[in-house]
Amino acid sequence: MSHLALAAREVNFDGLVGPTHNYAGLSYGNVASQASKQQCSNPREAARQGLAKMQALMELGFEQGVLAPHERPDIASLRRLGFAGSDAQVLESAAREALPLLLSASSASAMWTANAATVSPSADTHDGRVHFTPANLACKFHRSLEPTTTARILQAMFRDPAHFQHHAPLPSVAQFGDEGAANHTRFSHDHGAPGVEFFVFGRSAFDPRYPEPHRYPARQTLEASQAIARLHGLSEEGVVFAQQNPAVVDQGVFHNDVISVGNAQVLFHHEDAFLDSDRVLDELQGKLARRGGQLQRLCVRRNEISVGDAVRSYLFNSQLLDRPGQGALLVVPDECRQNPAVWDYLQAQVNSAGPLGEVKVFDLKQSMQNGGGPACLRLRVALKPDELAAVNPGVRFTPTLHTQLLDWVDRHYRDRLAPADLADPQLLGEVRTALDELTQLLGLGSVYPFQLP
Ligand SMILES: NCCC[C@H](NC(=O)CCC(=O)O)C(=O)O
Repeated sequence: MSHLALAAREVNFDGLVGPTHNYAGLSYGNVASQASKQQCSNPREAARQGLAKMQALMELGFEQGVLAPHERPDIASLRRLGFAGSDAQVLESAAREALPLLLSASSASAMWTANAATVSPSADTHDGRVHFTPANLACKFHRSLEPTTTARILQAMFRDPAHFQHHAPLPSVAQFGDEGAANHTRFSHDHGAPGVEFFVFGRSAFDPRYPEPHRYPARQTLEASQAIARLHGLSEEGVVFAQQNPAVVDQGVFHNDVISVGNAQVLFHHEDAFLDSDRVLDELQGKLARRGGQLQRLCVRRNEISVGDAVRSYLFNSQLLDRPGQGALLVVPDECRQNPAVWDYLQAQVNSAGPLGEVKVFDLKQSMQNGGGPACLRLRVALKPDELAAVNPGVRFTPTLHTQLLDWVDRHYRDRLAPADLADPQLLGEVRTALDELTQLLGLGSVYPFQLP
């Protein structure tokens, strides 16, 4: 067997955009979501844009998987809030009496799988298994509806208890607000070797000495990040906690992955990303060095690119993909090409001796208008060969699955959706028919409320 076949790989599991993708303006603190409120969306195009990215990375030789969307509108949640009768009556009364609740129950936000869970590879954990904790997403009602189904889907993808350990989401309260991998980055010199997990939090819920943003909410708490490190059995030497700079949260950086991205031994970040930056990055560098790695920092100065331009272009919400023997590949949204400061910076980087070898641009406008770029759309799972072999083969992206999913999208998705359409009982029927077929395509079994007894 070649060395490559034996090596651990980082697999990107991309969220397949769901059939109700729409612009409801649900995320206060996420400037794109707010700005797109009530625009008409195109769910078919959104799903196709996501599939095009998956296909391109697969063709470049990266291991790629798919995470299924959720059942929306979420009728069960509306029933919990007191809407009753047939499903059609639930939709009709919610639309009439409480439209914001119907909009929340209809979001396709599970597409941003960087928020699905925090994942620790087996080399880092106390029992040598890959650990998963679905994010509770407790900060926003529409996102708090995701963890139960996410947990079921992850268990259907990573079934073998010899390799995979699934934890329950943290208590669903803002004090343990957890947004998953969007605030978690793992560094190591080899995906199969012990690494350092870098947890970035926005505030502390129990210790008033930590500062907080003034304008927008900080979604991730220190206590949530610490709980995950404990649950996953990470060692002190393999963990660094860093606070996000509250000033950038107030400028629209609602997750750390809007201002920094890291992979393998490279950390690409804005100089304003972290509080007490020198100290935490020294700690990261030291811990990585003790694990045989060498941190390479690519720090963008505010006079090169402002925080505002970083948020508008989503430069740091890029995918940083390591390629043995070559510079890293950076996958960026088209908005980066449209921003002169950002594009000039990237051109200079690829023409230098720095860590970025190449930049690839993708049109992800449908997702970007809700504040979700390339990095938001994927959950990374570093897997050793025997662990990869234990993944449900149905969710591994192949040319055949790509063709099947394109056909599936074209048959089931609308190409126009206005918020008012979400009350249409026909849409709910379309979604359920599509998802029932999808669970068969992906070999997931029954994971959705409408499929369960
Ligand atoms: N990681 C990217 C997450 C984007 C997501 N946007 C949303 O939920 C917007 C939905 C809307 O406004 O319709 C969020 O803010 O959590």
